[in-house]
Amino acid sequence: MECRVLSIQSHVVRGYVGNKSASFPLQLLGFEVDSINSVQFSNHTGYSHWKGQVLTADELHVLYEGIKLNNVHHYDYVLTGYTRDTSFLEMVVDIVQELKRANPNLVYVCDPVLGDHGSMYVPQNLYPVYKNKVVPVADIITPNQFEAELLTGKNISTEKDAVEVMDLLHAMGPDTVVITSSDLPSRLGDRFLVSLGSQRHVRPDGSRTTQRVRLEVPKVDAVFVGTGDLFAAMLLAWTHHYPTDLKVHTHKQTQKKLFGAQSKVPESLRNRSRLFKDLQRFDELVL
Ligand SMILES: Nc1ncnc2c1ncn2[C@@H]1O[C@H](COP(=O)(O)OP(=O)(O)O)[C@@H](O)[C@H]1O
Ligand SMILES: Cc1ncc(COP(=O)(O)O)c(C=O)c1O
Repeated sequence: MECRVLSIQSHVVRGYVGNKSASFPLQLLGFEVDSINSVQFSNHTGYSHWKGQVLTADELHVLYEGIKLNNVHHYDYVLTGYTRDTSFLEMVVDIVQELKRANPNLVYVCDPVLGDHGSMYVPQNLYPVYKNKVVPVADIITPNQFEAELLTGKNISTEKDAVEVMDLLHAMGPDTVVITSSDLPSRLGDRFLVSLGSQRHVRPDGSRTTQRVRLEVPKVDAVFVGTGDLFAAMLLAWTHHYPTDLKVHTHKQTQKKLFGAQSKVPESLRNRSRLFKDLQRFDELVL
């Protein structure tokens, strides 16, 4: 059955971030992807120069109105990433709420892009909008450690802190929280990167349970941009197939799928997908 994703993220002419990073892998996995480009830039903002246009809240609304007038505004997922403007973000929230009214099973996957390694790389005034308006309507969120700390006001120095932070994030709304990268030490040594996940469920008898997982990824000695966007997209894909088991989202199948279509996948996108090849070591966290 068709599964349709509305992906509101950046577009770059050169390179793979935002929609350029997320759409093609999702399409390969069988999803229909309708993309709205929150910005159209020459390249990502880590380059010394970048130029381009930013979509305004009104322009976003116009695009959405067009979809609505044709009565094709039926989505299974909304996926959002990099945004620079508060009124745009508020418009995203309005759209998600309206789409959720139309489809109460719609899942909103939100990467709350605020910054990394102790500093913000989007305007400061986005922070209260994410905290008070966006995260409360999200079902799945994928902050990095810095973003998780900022949203909850709590520092993460130990795995126990991270679990408390994920619980605080659950209390704000989302049932699934993945801290995509952290500075926490890995038991496998300093060449591994630790990610942590937490998923709340309601059992058939009404009682609640929370599954926690630790993911240890071999570090590649390089800086990648766009991998957070790919991570969020692939989490969407695998939580779709295994909605109640965060452990099986190994991305191994994604890798097989991407390499199965190897000749069709551009080298630079394949390099990024290689990062996910080793996302296979999951532990269930018991703290
Ligand atoms: N240097 C790296 N080595 C290995 N994996 C990486 C590396 N950088 C990113 N990744 C992968 O990409 C995912 C998302 O990266 P992260 O930096 O947390 O995203 P964001 O850009 O949203 O902060 C990580 O969970 C990891 O799987
Ligand atoms: C235009 C644009 N989109 C998206 C991103 C997010 O990239 P990542 O997935 O690495 O968080 C960036 C980061 O610099 C960017 O400049």
